[in-house]
Amino acid sequence: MTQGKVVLMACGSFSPPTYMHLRMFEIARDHINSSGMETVVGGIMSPVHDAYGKKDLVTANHRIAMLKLALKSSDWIKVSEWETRQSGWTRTRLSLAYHQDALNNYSLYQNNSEGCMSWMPDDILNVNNMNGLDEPDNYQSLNGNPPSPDARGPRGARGVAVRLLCGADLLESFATPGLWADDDIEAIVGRHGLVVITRSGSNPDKFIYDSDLLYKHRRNITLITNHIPNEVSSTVLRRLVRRGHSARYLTADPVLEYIRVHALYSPPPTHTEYNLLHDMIAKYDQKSPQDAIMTSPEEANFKNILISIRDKPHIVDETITVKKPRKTHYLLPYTHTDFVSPIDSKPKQAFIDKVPATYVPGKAVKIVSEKSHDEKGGGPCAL
Ligand SMILES: Nc1ncnc2c1ncn2[C@@H]1O[C@H](COP(=O)(O)OP(=O)(O)OP(=O)(O)O)[C@@H](O)[C@H]1O
Ligand SMILES: NC(=O)c1ccc[n+]([C@@H]2O[C@H](COP(=O)(O)O)[C@@H](O)[C@H]2O)c1
Repeated sequence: MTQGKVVLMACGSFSPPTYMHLRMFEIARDHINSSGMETVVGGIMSPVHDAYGKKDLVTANHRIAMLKLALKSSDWIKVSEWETRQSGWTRTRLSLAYHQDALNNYSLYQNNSEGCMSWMPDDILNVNNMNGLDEPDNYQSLNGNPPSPDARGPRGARGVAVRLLCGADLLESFATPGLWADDDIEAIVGRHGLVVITRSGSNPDKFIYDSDLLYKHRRNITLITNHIPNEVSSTVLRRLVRRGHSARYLTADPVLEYIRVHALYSPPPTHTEYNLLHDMIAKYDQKSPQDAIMTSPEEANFKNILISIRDKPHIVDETITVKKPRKTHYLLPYTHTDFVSPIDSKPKQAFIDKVPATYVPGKAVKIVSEKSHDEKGGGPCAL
């Protein structure tokens, strides 16, 4: 009897991918291959659709790009973009079924414009390799146990079974009310099979024992103890990035570089003075012919940070309070007050050194220093 062939498929957010996501595949392949019953011929990472809406889920384009960078070092794990290309979120059962079907009927899917088939394992692409594969009836199940009858179905003419590879936390999420339909669990475990990697704090063995459904299909569940536990997760990685700490050696360097270049997982921009000025200058630095430069008569009080102010007519009649710190370049809010008052259409730019979060660039302003506000002098001064 020849060995059954297995393709491992991991569904997840991968926002971002970590080394542990990749380790899962290596651990599972070693375990399955060394059982002598089956051979792993491919790995698929299937990132979830944006519509899944999980917190910190960056867009699929980013996640796919990061997965591809992470997988550059792998010669057998590939990314499937199929889920991300659907019109909405796809249940895992359907994703498994799609990939299984595409494997079974590669020649049909190959010409189908719907499919991006770059996830197809090389073994399958190399048709000659497939000639000697088992027919379904020759197949032995996971763990060396006889297969349950329903496990044979999707193995198909090519004798390849797609198994869901996951961490124990995903298995345990089967018990989350409303998250997984029983029918889906039945199909995933009964027809495809599960390969579960332990995670600290989880007890998948007991979880399976406690569930009638999972217990019934226990022969289709391969539980693998990860003897080198690694609790890196996307959450941990995002946290490090958010705090500006190093996340090196938790994922591939090119992934971190991608995160940096695209400013992913950063905290939402706070209205620090720097950010505000930066944004405003970027937005308003194109001069218009009507622009006039204004500055305070008391320049010593102002740090000459240029803000171009225009095109927001709705605040023309407002007076905007600008807070200014004493004795520091770092502009601590609410330590000192100056006034920026809108005037008519002429001046469009001003030099001031502090803009609070509430500030909105106006059509025109004048700057009144503290002194001038006290009517000791000052006033707008068009250059
Ligand atoms: N450290 C880990 N050990 C075992 N399995 C893991 C580990 N990290 C992730 N996985 C598994 O990887 C798969 C993909 O999950 P997912 O993308 O949600 O990863 P995650 O790192 O847990 O994400 P997040 O931290 O955002 O919840 C899941 O099956 C999950 O159980
Ligand atoms: N009913 C379902 O098919 C179902 C429910 C919850 C999560 N999932 C999948 O599990 C994967 C992991 O999700 P998390 O990132 O939330 O752990 C995702 O690919 C998601 O699509 C599937």
